[in-house]
Amino acid sequence: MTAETIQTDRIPPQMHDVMLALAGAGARLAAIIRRGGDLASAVGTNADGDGQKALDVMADDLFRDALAGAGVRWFASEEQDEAVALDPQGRLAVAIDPLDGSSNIDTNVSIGTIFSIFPAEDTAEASFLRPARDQIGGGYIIYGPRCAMMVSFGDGVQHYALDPDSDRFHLVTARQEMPEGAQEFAINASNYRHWPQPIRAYIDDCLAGSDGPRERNFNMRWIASLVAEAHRILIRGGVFLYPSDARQGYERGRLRMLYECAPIALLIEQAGGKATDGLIPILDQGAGALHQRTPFIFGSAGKVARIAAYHELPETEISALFGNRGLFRA
Ligand SMILES: O=P(O)(O)OC[C@H]1O[C@](O)(COP(=O)(O)O)[C@@H](O)[C@@H]1O
Ligand SMILES: [Mg+2]
Ligand SMILES: [Mg+2]
Repeated sequence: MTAETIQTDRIPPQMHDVMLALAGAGARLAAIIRRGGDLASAVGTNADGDGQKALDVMADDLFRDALAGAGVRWFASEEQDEAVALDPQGRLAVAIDPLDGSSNIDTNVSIGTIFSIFPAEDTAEASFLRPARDQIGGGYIIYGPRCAMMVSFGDGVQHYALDPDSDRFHLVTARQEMPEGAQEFAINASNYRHWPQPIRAYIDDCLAGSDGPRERNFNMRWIASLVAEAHRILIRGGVFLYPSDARQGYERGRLRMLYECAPIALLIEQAGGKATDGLIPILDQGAGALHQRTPFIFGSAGKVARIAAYHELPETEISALFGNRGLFRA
C-alpha cells in the first residue's frame, strides 16, 4: 500500500490509490524542480513534433511508474505516441500532461502536471476517445512558489497544498469557487494578426478600456503555463483564450483536448465558470485522437458567454471599429 501522500477523507474510495500515486509522484517531481540542475536541455521530440526537455521525459517516467501500481489499466501521455497498457485488472484510464509549461522550465516560472481520469474500457480508444463529460476525475498540480493541487471528482473542486515538512498534500479548501471578479484576460497577444475576427474584436474592446464599448479598463496576464493561468483564474477570476489562428498547425489552436483542456474544463465548470472552444462547452466534446487540439476559452461564466456572443455578432458589427460596436456597450 502506498504511503499517505494526500489527505484522503474527501476523496471517493475508488480513487484513493490513483490519487495517492499522483500525489506521490507530484511531490517527487516538486523536489526535483526545487533542486534544479539541468532540467531544460533538449532531449528529443514527442508525438506531436514538440521538442522534449529533460524534465518532460523525467516527469513522464515518474507518473507512468507511479500509476502502474494504482489500478490504472490505460495510460495516455503527451510524451507518448500511443496509449500504454499498465494493469490489465485496472479499472481506470489516466491521460496526463506530465509537465505543462515546458518553455518556463529554465526561467523558474510556475509549471505543472495536468491529469484526466476516465473509467477503463476494453481498449485505450474506448477509454479516452469519448465525451469529456465522462471524466470521473481531473485536476492539476502546480509547481510554483507553493506546490498545490486542484482536483474534482464531479462534486466541486478540492484545493490541496503540499506540506514541505511531511511531503503530503493536505486539504486547503473543500469547495473552491471561482469569483466573477477580476477584469483580467490572458492571451498570447503576439499572435494578434493571426486571430479570427471575433477574438480580435473582443480583445480590441478590452484594450480600448474606458474609452471603448466596455467603458472600463482591463488588465492582461500571459504566463505561458496553462496550469498557472488556470490556478490564477480559479483563485481570482478572469478569462483565458488560446483560439485557433491562421498559422500553419494552429487551425485548432495549440492546446490538447484530452489531457489539457478536458481536465481544466472540468475544474472550471465545477468551480462555477465556463470552458468552451469559443462556442461549444469543452465537456460536451471529446478527443477524436489522443493528441487532438482544440481552441480553448475558459474563465468566469459571464466573460466566456460574452466571447461566445462575439462569435455570433453580424459581420458588420464585428468589423466595426470598437467605438462603433453599439451592441457591446458596457
Ligand atoms: O508559447 P505559447 O504559444 O504562448 O503557448 C503557451 C501554451 O503552451 C503550453 O506551454 C503547452 O503545454 P506544454 O508545455 O505541455 O507543451 C501551455 O501550458 C501554454 O498555455
Ligand atoms: Mg501542456
Ligand atoms: Mg507538457
